[in-house]
Amino acid sequence: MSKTDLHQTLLDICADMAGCNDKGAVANYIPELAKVSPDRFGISVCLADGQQFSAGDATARFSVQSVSKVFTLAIALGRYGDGLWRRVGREPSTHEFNSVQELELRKGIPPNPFVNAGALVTTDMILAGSTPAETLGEMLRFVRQAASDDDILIDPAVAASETITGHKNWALAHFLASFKNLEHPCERTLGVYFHHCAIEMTCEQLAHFGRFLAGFSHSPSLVSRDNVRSINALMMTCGHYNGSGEFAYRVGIPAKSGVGGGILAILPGKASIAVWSPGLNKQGNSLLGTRALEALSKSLEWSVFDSGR
Ligand SMILES: NC(=O)CC[C@H](N)C(=O)O
Repeated sequence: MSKTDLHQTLLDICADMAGCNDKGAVANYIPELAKVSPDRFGISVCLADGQQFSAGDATARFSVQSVSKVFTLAIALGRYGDGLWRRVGREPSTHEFNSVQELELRKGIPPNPFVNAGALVTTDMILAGSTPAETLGEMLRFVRQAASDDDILIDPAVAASETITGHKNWALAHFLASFKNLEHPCERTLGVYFHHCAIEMTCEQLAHFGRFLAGFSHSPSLVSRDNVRSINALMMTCGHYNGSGEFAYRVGIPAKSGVGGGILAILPGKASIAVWSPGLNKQGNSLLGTRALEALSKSLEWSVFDSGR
């Protein structure tokens, strides 16, 4: 398939998604996110040769939410290496992404860094020795460098909105503290977590960000090869919470979703893809984003499980 065909494929997918009646439900437990129209859809693909193709609302900013758990994991792995796994597991979860029950069953060790409790632990770890402002500054620097774009900011209204209504996250933080798996006061770790979830990016910026995970030679080298492999493995097995098996079956590409409706998908050596559609399925993953990635993966045989690759 030629590059112009790829662009046409993205345009076709965009048109197909616009025609879907069921666009999923926009997250409403964070009131600021409930304001976004479910009709928005954008997609952008970066290739190994440096070219980028986009369609739809690919330059509109959206709240990355749990896609930011990739940022915290990358920084925490770089700093702690295997020491990270003393406080968080690396197995798929069986409950919803903000389950208190699963944390209790696992005695305060979250199943993986991509469920909320796991990301609270990685956030708590990268907070060690710094102020919340310094930690968020480090995260933004990391994201901007990886995306080669300084125009990436936190939306304070989204962070404030979740601080007030994110009761399950408060419960998770207190649970972690009760199991002595949080080193900072709950409000300090949660403050950083709510703010990094509120980072806003466009599909074009997010696809650009993912280049180092796809191992492109032109991407900024910010993370070791071993850690890239670990992050991609976790994205494949845990990136869509208790919907990760279904996502692997349908799409077959390591990916991380967020309740803002964004998904970052990494096809090692080939493509870094970002898609955004704010309506979610029942596991809290973008309904049309998943459908679009399934269509793209099938038409280009981009699943890592495709025998023809
Ligand atoms: N799945 C998500 O994107 C969850 C992130 C959101 N900030 C929360 O903690 O609930």
